[in-house]
Amino acid sequence: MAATDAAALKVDKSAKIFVAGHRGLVGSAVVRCLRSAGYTNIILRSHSELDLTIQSAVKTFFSIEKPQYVILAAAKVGGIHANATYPADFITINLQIQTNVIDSAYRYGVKKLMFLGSSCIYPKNALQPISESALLTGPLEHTNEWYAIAKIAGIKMCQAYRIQYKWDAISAMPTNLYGPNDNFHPENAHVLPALMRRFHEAKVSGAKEVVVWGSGSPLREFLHVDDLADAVVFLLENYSGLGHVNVGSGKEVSIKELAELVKEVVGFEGALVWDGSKPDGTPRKLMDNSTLAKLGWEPKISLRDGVVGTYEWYVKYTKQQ
Ligand SMILES: NC(=O)C1=CN([C@@H]2O[C@H](COP(=O)(O)OP(=O)(O)OC[C@H]3O[C@@H](n4cnc5c(N)ncnc54)[C@H](OP(=O)(O)O)[C@@H]3O)[C@@H](O)[C@H]2O)C=CC1
Ligand SMILES: C[C@H]1O[C@H](OP(=O)(O)OP(=O)(O)OC[C@H]2O[C@@H](n3cnc4c(=O)[nH]c(N)nc43)[C@H](O)[C@@H]2O)[C@@H](O)[C@@H](O)C1=O
Repeated sequence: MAATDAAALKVDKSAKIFVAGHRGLVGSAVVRCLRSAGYTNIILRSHSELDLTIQSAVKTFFSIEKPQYVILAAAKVGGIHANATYPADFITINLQIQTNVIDSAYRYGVKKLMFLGSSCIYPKNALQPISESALLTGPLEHTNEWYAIAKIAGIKMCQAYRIQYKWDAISAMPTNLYGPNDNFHPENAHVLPALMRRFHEAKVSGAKEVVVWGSGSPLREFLHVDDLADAVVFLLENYSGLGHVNVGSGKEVSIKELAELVKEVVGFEGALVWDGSKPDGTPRKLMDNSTLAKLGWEPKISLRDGVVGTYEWYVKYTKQQ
């Protein structure tokens, strides 16, 4: 099917859409976005209601509910420390979830599925900005290679089902995300929520300094999760193709610049202390987002505005103060 075949791609607003992982950062934003776009028949299951690593439970769910569309935002996710510390969990849980959901979605008549990967699928030293064609052209960053291998398997599984069964499975590769409902765990979270919490707690306790990991020199591209969710719905409605599609902001900052920004937004006035014993990870990870731009989508939320909004959300909704 051509990406421009608008009639074939049309998604009925009353179509039954299963958003897997709806309590997480991405899933919750996708549900907000679908609702505001007028979708009325969204089905949701929490982890405790449906463990997606259990094949029989997933099969039963799909056989009874028969959703027409699936957005797969359930996964084992974490920052550099979590990825490096729990490699068995990251490879096994992700392979289980995605294999169960993709296979059952196909077998029980889902019309279209969107799989979410991550920019860490690309080689550590990929040419920047990283185009979709860089996949499998070089060695991965070691701190997250197990997670990346699982995500690469997910992309390949979608492609294999497309080729063999002519089934509409597509994949989006988001860059580093942040926003409401993020994971603010001190060690296992990604850098932006981890620093937001650390600066906030230091401001509240009157601490003089805050420790930040690594050298501060790695470059990262950050995208607000509401922009990502908008792109997910856009791709659901406008794209059907074999290739995975990068989703980023196109703007990169160093971890040092990010730390300074979050510090300023939170209002912490003490010093930053860099812990060089912690890993830097990939030196640079800016994606080439021209495939999505050519389809007609672009991000709207600046990093500063996004950080301000996320901090307002953090102060209002979290109890770690
Ligand atoms: N956050 C980021 O920076 C990025 C995320 N992505 C991708 O986006 C997707 C979503 O990530 P994100 O929203 O950040 O992750 P979160 O950890 O915020 O959310 C993941 C969700 O999946 C659920 N889940 C985990 N395991 C299971 C399970 N066995 N059965 C059912 N549900 C389960 C979680 O429920 P519970 O919490 O109850 O376990 C949670 O609701 C992932 O595929 C990730 O790779 C891609 C690039 C960057
Ligand atoms: C989305 C992406 O997320 C992960 O890759 P990552 O981009 O390296 O993610 P990160 O957010 O954890 O770190 C970014 C940088 O920031 C530095 N850093 C400073 N201080 C803290 C800190 O306090 N916490 C964390 N986590 N990092 C910190 C840290 O040392 C590193 O240099 C992968 O899991 C990968 O699988 C993936 O997909």
